[in-house]
Amino acid sequence: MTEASIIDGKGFAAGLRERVSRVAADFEAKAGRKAGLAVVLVGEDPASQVYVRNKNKQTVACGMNSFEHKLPVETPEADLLALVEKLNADPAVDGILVQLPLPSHMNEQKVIATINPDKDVDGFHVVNVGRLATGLPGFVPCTPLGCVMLLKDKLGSLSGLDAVVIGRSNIVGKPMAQLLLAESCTVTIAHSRTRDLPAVVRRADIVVAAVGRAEMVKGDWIKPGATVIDVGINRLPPAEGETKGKLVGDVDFASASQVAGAITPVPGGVGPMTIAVLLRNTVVAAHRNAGIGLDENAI
Ligand SMILES: Nc1nc2c(c(=O)[nH]1)N[C@@H](CN(C=O)c1ccc(C(=O)N[C@@H](CCC(=O)O)C(=O)O)cc1)CN2
Repeated sequence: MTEASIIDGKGFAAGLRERVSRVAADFEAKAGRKAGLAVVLVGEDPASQVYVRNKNKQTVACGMNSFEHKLPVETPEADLLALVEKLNADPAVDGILVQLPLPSHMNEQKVIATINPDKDVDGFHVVNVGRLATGLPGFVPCTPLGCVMLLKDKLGSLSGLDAVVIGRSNIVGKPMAQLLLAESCTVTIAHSRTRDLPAVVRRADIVVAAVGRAEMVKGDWIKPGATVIDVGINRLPPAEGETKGKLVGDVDFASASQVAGAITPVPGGVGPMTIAVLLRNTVVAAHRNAGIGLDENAI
């Protein structure tokens, strides 16, 4: 059995950031201002702090303005909504992102619904969900869009391929299925109630695992030669003598990579695409908001 080729998300994301930097410089020359991204973090979740720090650093590195807003965990929901309204009205802000998860006293749907859909670079607002479902231009959630970019880079056309998405979250599973459908795949969404999940996955030319369960998808679930996209980021308990556990995906990489044709690793696969696509969506938002034309598919 030949080993799967490794899909280098980290490398692809670096290339995407370079293209975004060029487009951001061109935007600045035409608009007389930099594109701007506002990121709001509520609380001190350690992983969220790292993601927000990286978003800030990469936004600035691409030649755009980053406006970071850090609120204490006990912030009333009304204060967060007021901040979002202020960012909606700020012409220097092209994109708004509220880092998830929010503290439990806040209603995520209500917060997302307050973001102006044309600044919703996360693509989570119901207007953008509807635009994606009906094929209208809008914003598409960053992680699934990153997965499709990797798939098209690897496979070219996805038309007619059988795709199984494991997981039905609003952030990954559902938009992922919509994007694959738009690429003319035959799409199955599998989830915790799916009967005989291994048999369903075995039919797929493309497997997207986004369940949040460490190493759940085994090699004998994979059709030989299939392309496997692992969205999971799970930290295993630390091994003896170590302080930090190993990071693994939702796919058992050791066994799946013996069967698949191509596979994303964790880390270094899908994860880095999330922020790179966010930067892409921000520079797209800036052009749309300023009424400056852009070939969005060329980024
Ligand atoms: N408002 C949002 N909140 C969250 C999103 C989102 O897209 N919008 N996604 C995730 C977290 N996330 C970005 O916010 C994110 C996750 C993972 C990575 C990444 O680069 N992962 C690396 C490993 C990182 C590590 O060592 O821990 C990888 O897989 O190689 C970037 C961004 C939830 N919240």
